[in-house]
Amino acid sequence: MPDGIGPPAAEVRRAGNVEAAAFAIEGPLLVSVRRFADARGAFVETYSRRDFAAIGIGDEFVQDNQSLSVAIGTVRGLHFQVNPHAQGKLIRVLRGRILDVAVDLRAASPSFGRHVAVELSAADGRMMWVPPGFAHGFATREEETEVAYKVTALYAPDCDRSLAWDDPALGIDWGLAGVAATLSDKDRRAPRLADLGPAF
Ligand SMILES: Cc1cn([C@H]2C[C@H](O)[C@@H](COP(=O)(O)OP(=O)(O)O[C@H]3O[C@@H](C)C(=O)[C@@H](O)[C@H]3O)O2)c(=O)[nH]c1=O
Repeated sequence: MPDGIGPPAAEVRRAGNVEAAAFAIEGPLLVSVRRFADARGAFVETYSRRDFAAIGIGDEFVQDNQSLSVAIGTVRGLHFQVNPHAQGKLIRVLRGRILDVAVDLRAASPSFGRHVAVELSAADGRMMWVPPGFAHGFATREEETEVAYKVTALYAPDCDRSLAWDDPALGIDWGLAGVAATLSDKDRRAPRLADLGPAF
């Protein structure tokens, strides 16, 4: 059950080897894929166009990304690309553990400014679908954490934006438990929501 803000929506969608749970905030999905374990180890289909389309992720992915974060408490985000290069993102953890966060920036949305937050780990194999219109970020909960994600639009530096991860107006509990966040210069300088202007 997704531990996002507000009660999780009851809806669970299933197709083939994929299962997706919706949040109280419309759009993001917490995705699980079937794991076939045997004496050698395990096998998973991490993406199937047919099954993901059936559970509501029909967007075409055009780029795969991967990042390594060395320190615990590395925060990457909150990031988004504005139109015409807005990105949907399908995020999973290859090694380690993260708190994954998506903030609703859709101006017309009843949940504008609210967020969902879910732990994803290599061990549980869960994925987060973050649709276009959301800012996305994560905090690492283990050293040497590797994150892989598929995106629906190519990297477009001119359209790339940051939102302050620690903006009090967002009220995100990153679960850092006293660990100082490790940030990029870009993320340290990111504007707050009130100074962002219309994004979507
Ligand atoms: C995101 C990205 C970065 N880069 C380059 C630019 C820069 O020199 C270097 C590091 O970029 P960043 O500091 O933006 O990397 P990072 O902080 O990991 O950015 C990522 O954060 C997570 C939370 C997301 O949601 C992603 O969409 C992306 O914004 O990599 C690309 O060439 N292509 C890309 O698609």
